[in-house]
Amino acid sequence: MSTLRVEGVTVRFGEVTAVNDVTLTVKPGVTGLIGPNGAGKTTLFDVISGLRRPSAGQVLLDEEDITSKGPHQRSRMGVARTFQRLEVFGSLTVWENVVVALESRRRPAKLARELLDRVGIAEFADNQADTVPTGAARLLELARALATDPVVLLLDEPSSGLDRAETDAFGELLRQLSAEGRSVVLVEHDMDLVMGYCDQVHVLNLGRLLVSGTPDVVRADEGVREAYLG
Ligand SMILES: Nc1ncnc2c1ncn2[C@@H]1O[C@H](COP(=O)(O)OP(=O)(O)OP(=O)(O)O)[C@@H](O)[C@H]1O
Repeated sequence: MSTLRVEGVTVRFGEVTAVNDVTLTVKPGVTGLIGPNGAGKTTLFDVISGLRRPSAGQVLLDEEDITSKGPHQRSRMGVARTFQRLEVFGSLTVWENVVVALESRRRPAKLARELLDRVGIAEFADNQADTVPTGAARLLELARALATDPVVLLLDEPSSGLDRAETDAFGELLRQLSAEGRSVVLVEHDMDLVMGYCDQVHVLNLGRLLVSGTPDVVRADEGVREAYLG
């Protein structure tokens, strides 16, 4: 089981401080990273996955400082990520997309079918990826991330495009993934998903960490209500 820690992370874009001295620990389980628009969630994901160097602070994976490692190195260490904007290969089939991800890790192509079953999109296996519904394309991103057998899984808005029943099935899948010892972190606007399935929630507002705690603690927090109401 892996523990990810962000320590004193600050990201500045000129005059804008997108992430302001954030320290938090992601333990095994399902973790929600929430906050109003512009709170710094995606920027913090960029820092954790290695796409952006912080202006200050560190990222630690199991006590190892990985701040200077690039995205590919982190991915090889087991940090996988999906994006808000879809990143699948549109001209390949759904099945081929997963095979490419498996082969990049020298894992057998025969696992692709199993992964598609697992995320619930086996019916689209032979369809060209850019023709499937958005919800299925997001699940394909998840299957591609799982193909790398990650220890930390960062999911950016994974439930958009899913209906209520699909979102609940997705929540159950998140629980299974965490039961396997993976740390799952989601940036998510669907509060039913966050409050229903996360073990721990971190709330960002204007780049700062407002509160960390269980869904009940976060729900009851006055500062969180104010941040969301305006
Ligand atoms: N590349 C960039 N250059 C300049 N400013 C940026 C850049 N990326 C983000 N920002 C700013 O940093 C702040 C945090 O943005 P970020 O996208 O991380 O927030 P977010 O919480 O993910 O928002 P949303 O929920 O809308 O996706 C915002 O004020 C945004 O305008």
